[in-house]
Amino acid sequence: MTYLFIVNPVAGRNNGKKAIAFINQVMGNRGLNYNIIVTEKPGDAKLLAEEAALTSVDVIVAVGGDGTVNEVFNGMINSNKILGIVPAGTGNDLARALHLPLSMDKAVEFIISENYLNVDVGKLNGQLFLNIASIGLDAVIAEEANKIKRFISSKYSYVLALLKGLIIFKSKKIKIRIDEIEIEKDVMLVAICNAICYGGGMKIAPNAKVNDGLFDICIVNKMSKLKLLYLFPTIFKGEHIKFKEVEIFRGQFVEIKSEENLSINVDGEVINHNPIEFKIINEAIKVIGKLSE
Ligand SMILES: Nc1ncnc2c1ncn2[C@@H]1O[C@H](COP(=O)(O)OP(=O)(O)OP(=O)(O)O)[C@@H](O)[C@H]1O
Repeated sequence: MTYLFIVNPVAGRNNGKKAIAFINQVMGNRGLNYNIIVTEKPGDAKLLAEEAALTSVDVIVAVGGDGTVNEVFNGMINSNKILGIVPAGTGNDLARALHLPLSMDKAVEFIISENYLNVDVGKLNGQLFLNIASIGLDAVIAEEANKIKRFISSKYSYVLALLKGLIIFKSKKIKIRIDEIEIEKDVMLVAICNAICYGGGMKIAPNAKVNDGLFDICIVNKMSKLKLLYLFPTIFKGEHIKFKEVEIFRGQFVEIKSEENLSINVDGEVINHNPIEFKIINEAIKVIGKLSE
């Protein structure tokens, strides 16, 4: 097996560069065939993964947070390479969903453990994503979190972003089709989930499975902001699904339309589309990870 580590040195407020010593220690001590490349700017990780996909390397490892994983994944998706993750970011939600060790040294060791999963991939109007796409309050929070986490690391940046998002957000009227069912809703948020969590461990779809060929769709219907504030902390344990305003659906295809502007948070990046179509592609990529602890 040959490995390429693509390191984002600034992920997790410069946590990424600390991974290099762990990689050299674990891989070097075992005499394994590996290489490390450090990114210099946003976009590099995608280009490096694209180039690596054309070589004989077997495993391409994203060392960083969810943004880095997203770039590496998009660069290599059309190849038969294996994706590895060493979580060095702020949220590390994919690493959590794949039950990877969150400490970097253990995560590097896990890379060579040969635990592989065939993982589904989501498609949003042609754009591919591995974790979660969401509209509504989430998109506002993601935008705010991207600003705040330049100054504050850890999940508290998302909590602060939520508080600000709550103040400025209004519910959205949408039409949503899930496979054959079409419904009209007034929503706080809709999350289209391949994996279970986002925002640094918020289990928005606690029963989602990354290889079942289905999205878990979490709809939080309109509620008072006070109640939403009460619901919010329960998401960390996935207990929000007990609230009557929260509905979970499963499906392979989702379409969302609205007369209002629709910002979408796709694995931390905020984009605009309306209408939005989501499709799941079953077991489209091989990823190092486990289905449970
Ligand atoms: N060398 C670099 N200098 C500056 N920015 C970079 C560099 N390499 C990558 N980036 C950008 O850094 C951004 C943040 O990276 P990433 O998302 O991996 O970490 P994070 O934001 O700390 O973690 P998370 O997404 O898990 O919360 C990404 O948008 C990526 O494009």
